[in-house]
Amino acid sequence: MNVSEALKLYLVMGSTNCRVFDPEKTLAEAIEGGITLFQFREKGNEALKENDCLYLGQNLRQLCKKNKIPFIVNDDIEMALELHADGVHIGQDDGDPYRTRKQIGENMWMGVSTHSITEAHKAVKDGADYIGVGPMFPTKTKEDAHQVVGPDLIKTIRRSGLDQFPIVGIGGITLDRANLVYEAGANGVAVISAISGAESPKQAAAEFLSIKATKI
Ligand SMILES: Cc1ncc(COP(=O)(O)OP(=O)(O)O)c(N)n1
Ligand SMILES: Cc1ncsc1CCOP(=O)(O)O
Ligand SMILES: [Mg+2]
Repeated sequence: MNVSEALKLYLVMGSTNCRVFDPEKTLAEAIEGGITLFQFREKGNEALKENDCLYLGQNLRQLCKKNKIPFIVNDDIEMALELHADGVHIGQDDGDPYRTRKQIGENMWMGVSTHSITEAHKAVKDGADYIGVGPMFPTKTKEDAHQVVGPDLIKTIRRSGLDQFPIVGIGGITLDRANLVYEAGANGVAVISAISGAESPKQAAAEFLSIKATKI
């Protein structure tokens, strides 16, 4: 699977986001529903620490491996290496992409968060394999989220020369709004609460996929 294909339905999640089931069951259900990429993002006041965090990461990594879903670690490059992750995701304040690339080598994917055309082009120049663009819509999941940029930023980034580069939209994406992100030109949607907080993560994931299939 190449990066663009993997971005189609990107579940981002940690223990603090799982409202109905535990993280292992939430991920297992979402995989059954058809997610194409997973990011382990253990954040928030109640986030697991040290060995507990690593233990959960190991379980989720194994689930992904068993089901051939690429596994990305958010922020923590050492943990990504320890878990033999397929990639890392870093934000604008998470360190230098060049240094990250040196640490992870050429075989792991590097995703970079961006909020403007300038950041998008810099991320590409710095060796990102994909960029996350957001927040697409208001979100309660990330307290320190950047101001909303909206799907229009994806359109503008596409028109600015990055017409083929792998892009995923993130932030406040629900079943009702996902279409706006696909239509703006994203390869996919990155979702936290709409899947990990759903009564049925499996059904939620399947519904996101059917939107992509029928409306683009
Ligand atoms: C796919 C994707 N896009 C953006 C983000 C946000 O990264 P960042 O701005 O570093 O914020 P945190 O997630 O670390 O709180 C992401 N994680 N994934
Ligand atoms: C991690 C992140 N980065 C930008 S918005 C966001 C939170 C997305 O969560 P949700 O899909 O629940 O709005
Ligand atoms: Mg980060």
